[in-house]
Amino acid sequence: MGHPEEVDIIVAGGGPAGCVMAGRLAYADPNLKVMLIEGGANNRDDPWVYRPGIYVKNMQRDGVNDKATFYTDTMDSPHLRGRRSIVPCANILGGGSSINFQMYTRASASDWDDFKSPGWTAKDLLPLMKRLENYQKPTNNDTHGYDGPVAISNGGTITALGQDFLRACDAIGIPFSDDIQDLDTAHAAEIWAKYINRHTGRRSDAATAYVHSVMDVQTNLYLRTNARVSRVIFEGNKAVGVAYVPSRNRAHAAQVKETIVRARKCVVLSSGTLGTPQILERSGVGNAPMLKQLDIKVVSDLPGVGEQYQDHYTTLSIYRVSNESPTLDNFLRGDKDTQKELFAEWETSPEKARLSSNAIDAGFKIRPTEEELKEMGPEFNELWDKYFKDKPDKPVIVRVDRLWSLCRTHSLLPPGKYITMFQYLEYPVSRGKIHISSSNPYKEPFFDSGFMNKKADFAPIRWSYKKTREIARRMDAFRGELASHHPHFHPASPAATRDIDIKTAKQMLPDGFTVGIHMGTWHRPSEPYDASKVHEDMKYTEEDDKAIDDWVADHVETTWHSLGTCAMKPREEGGVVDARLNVYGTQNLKCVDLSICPDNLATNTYSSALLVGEKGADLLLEDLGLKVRLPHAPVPHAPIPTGKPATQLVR
Ligand SMILES: Cc1cc2nc3c(=O)[nH]c(=O)nc-3n(C[C@H](O)[C@H](O)[C@H](O)COP(=O)(O)OP(=O)(O)OC[C@H]3O[C@@H](n4cnc5c(N)ncnc54)[C@H](O)[C@@H]3O)c2cc1C
Repeated sequence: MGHPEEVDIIVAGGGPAGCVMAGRLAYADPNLKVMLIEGGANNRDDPWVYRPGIYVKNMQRDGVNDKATFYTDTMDSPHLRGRRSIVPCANILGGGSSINFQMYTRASASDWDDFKSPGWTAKDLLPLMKRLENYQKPTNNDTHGYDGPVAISNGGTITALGQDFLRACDAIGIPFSDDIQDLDTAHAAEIWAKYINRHTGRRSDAATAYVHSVMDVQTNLYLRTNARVSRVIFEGNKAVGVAYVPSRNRAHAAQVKETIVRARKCVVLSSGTLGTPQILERSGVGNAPMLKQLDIKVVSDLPGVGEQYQDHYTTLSIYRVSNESPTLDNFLRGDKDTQKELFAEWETSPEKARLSSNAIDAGFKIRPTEEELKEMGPEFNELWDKYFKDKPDKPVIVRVDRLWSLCRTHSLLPPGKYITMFQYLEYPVSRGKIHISSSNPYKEPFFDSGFMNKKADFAPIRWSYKKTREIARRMDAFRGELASHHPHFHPASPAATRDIDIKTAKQMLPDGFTVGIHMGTWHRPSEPYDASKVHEDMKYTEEDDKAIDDWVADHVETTWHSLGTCAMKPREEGGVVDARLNVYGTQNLKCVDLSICPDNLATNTYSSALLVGEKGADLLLEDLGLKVRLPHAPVPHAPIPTGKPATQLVR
């Protein structure tokens, strides 16, 4: 059966927020016709999506069924020492939730309060946070939910390295907690939960939870994939439909060939922080002078569209660990025996398999001490006084350890086992922007990530790098720093990185002729490491700090936590949507995804995207005189096991 040419609601973009919107609306009323249009492919039953441990493969740019779109800075950045940053965004049904690292984190309560929008305080949103969760860990607070469609657990395996990390955190004053996602804790470490169903071992992506579940039991949700929404169709300022094009322009002599679908009640844009502003601009909603230059008819003059782009900034530092450590390096390197073993394990008992984990076992949220603040310079201290001081629930840095090295590719790494310290800055003050360069939906936009364009962002990253080094050195498994993935300190500096010790190297390559050659500068041969003797922190000179800052400029990356380009704030302050997510100056048009965040959130952002979707669904259903139907449709592949009850059943 073909798709209808007219429906009630069109949702453009099938990321987490779009899936929640489409699924909740369609399930609320089987008479409501809802169409979800997604630029990427369908994720249903894709084994590269649902097996959690292989998510890095989905970031490969192989040209066939790419699951991400890669945005590269249009200009060299003077703040990154002439580099251009790259920000990959999801391009598949489920959006980021189909390819992300599956780390479960939630924003601090004050983050939502700081939106300063009626209906959006943490207190207002708490019932929705609970409604979306199927929390499968024990807990001692009342902020989690147990009957929702999105499963959260520790995954199949927690390794000894995670515990090693937590003990080392404690040694430098970061206490252990059993739940730092309680919306309040900002200085503690924990075993990090994951968007993985502990009963099936599968990833909890938003399409399976909200869309496939509804399509399995109802017929009023229409899904169109591999279709890119080019623009919203307006009659006057009222949105009455959308035009979309094939996601690749291989037909029609590369001309733009649009298909039009009409929407009787509302058009919802959920194409993500980098997708939604482009659709708005192509539709005539944005900065009027810029649109006129591109010959686009102006529907609503909103100069804020595409501005105030935000992310979290990460730097990855890689540490060697003992040969006995349970890392996944050989699996990722392509060692055939290891791959065979891990894939076989998944086939027989996915719920316990090593691949039913993201190999990210533990992490922390931290705030600096008074002493540490003194070393962080006037720019950051000014920000601290304004932004953090009176909000004790706001962490400055979140960090996790990963049981393998995450760099560009394993083929560039020496043999051995690694962990990656992956720390990210939660509230950068730097801002970027994205704008279309043409009305043609296939043309690359102008993109400026804005990374590090404010000096205040350097000090907290420098501080967090030092912290993670102190933790690594105190881990029993620690065997040195992979010098190529650390700042280039002067070789004579006491802070200079120290790579693998010769004893461990010999164990790793017993027949290697060159192990132990001492050439002075390539690496500093060292005695075997002994974490029990590490009691003092390293000292850094001004020159060392400069080396760290240069390294940050050279290597700081996206955390794929894009937000903020269609902010929910007053129109006269550059806002794009109001508190009901309606686009200013238009009718029947809402934006529902992370582009609406007026300020940053201290979290890996999947939970926030789901929450924005849940809130958007409530608002639109209210406009239509309807209500969310609970519980949501049964999630495919998420059976409640017979025998042992799931956490939600015992509560
Ligand atoms: C590699 C990666 C790792 C991440 N790791 C984590 C993690 O571990 N934990 C966590 O909490 N968060 C993580 N995130 C972030 C999280 O996944 C995102 O914040 C979240 O997916 C954002 O949801 P969204 O609905 O706003 O938009 P998106 O997820 O960006 O979805 C937008 C959707 O719209 C589609 N689209 C875009 N343009 C168009 C168009 N013109 N027409 C039709 N469709 C269009 C895209 O294909 C995409 O599917 C990660 C993200 C990525 C990419």
